[in-house]
Amino acid sequence: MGLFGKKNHMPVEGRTVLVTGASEGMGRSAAVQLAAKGANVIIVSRNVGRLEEALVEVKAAAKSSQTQRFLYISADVSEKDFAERVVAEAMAWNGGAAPDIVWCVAGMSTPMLWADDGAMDAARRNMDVNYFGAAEMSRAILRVWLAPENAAAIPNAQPKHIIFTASVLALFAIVGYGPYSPSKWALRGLADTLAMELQLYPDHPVRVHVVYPATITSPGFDRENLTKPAITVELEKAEPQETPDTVARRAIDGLEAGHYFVTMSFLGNLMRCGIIGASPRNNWFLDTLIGWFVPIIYFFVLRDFDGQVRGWAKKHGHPSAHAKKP
Ligand SMILES: NC(=O)C1=CN([C@@H]2O[C@H](COP(=O)(O)OP(=O)(O)OC[C@H]3O[C@@H](n4cnc5c(N)ncnc54)[C@H](OP(=O)(O)O)[C@@H]3O)[C@@H](O)[C@H]2O)C=CC1
Ligand SMILES: CCCCCCCCCCCCCCCC(=O)[C@@H](N)CO
Repeated sequence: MGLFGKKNHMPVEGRTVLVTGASEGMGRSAAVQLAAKGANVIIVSRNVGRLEEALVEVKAAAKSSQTQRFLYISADVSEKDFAERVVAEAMAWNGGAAPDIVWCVAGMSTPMLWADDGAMDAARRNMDVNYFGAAEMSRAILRVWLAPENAAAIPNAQPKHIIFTASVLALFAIVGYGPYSPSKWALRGLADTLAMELQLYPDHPVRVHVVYPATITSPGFDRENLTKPAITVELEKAEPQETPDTVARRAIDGLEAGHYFVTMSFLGNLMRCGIIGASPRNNWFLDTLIGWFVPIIYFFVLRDFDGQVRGWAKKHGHPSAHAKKP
């Protein structure tokens, strides 16, 4: 902490960070940026070719190539019990020590209308990757971090961090994301549970966070656009698109600022305060105050959005006539 500087609540220099979904998109940008800040980085995804390419980029960004170490592990986060193996491999490589920070970024999206063919299969797949992928990872690492023998060696030790990646759609849901949004809302439910539960372990400091990006211009975004209903494309224009590098940078800024829910835009912040409920606040006074006013904004936003949806139906007729095929 400098004289006028803000405290960095998530220093990474010399620590080991594991990032899932880090071969492409925001996860890859985050891995690169964390390496540039001096972290040892482990990247996880399925495709070995892309992992190898990403690891070259991550290594090249290292702050000190002499001391920092990098590894990739291929794993499918939708597979039951995948995470125990990933954590074991990471620890074996790391001289028996667990990663200090785990960021679950791996995710996918298959937007479609709920009545479209295949929406239920898509919903199960989205839940397996987005929710269970992160849930299993968090549980595998927490079981190591929270074990009695792994109590912090010194008082006020740097906390560990478990980070989930949701979406602003977990704060405000729109037409066409039925298979996807619930998997991201579920992450919020788990994070709130853990935020309270982790206080059972005062000698094992761990912080939980949820990151809420809006549209990221990533390879995944190109894939999801193959099935995205046209009305969804229209409505989501309300939030500007950002590059993976920008989103990763803003997410890391929020984590360093010590935020629990990390929102990265003006509207994202309003949406967060609008749904804050009993979730921990980043700033108790401001978040609560803003949260009182958001319903007034939603009165107009919902009138506008619902109006656009009804207008669409009027102009284009029954959705089955223009549904995209996955
Ligand atoms: N793009 C967007 O507009 C938004 C995205 N998000 C969320 O942000 C995160 C990053 O998104 P984005 O940058 O678009 O990511 P991409 O879709 O571009 O990349 C996804 C990454 O996750 C990996 N991955 C996908 N499925 C699995 C799996 N089953 N097991 C292991 N790894 C997997 C991919 O590698 P591989 O294929 O090799 O496994 C890749 O590295 C995701 O959680 C996404 O849901 C949130 C808001 C907006
Ligand atoms: C009070 C606040 C006003 C609210 C204004 C509403 C703006 C809504 C815009 C929704 C943007 C959706 C981005 C989708 C990101 C995503 O997660 C997918 N691309 C992944 O599949």
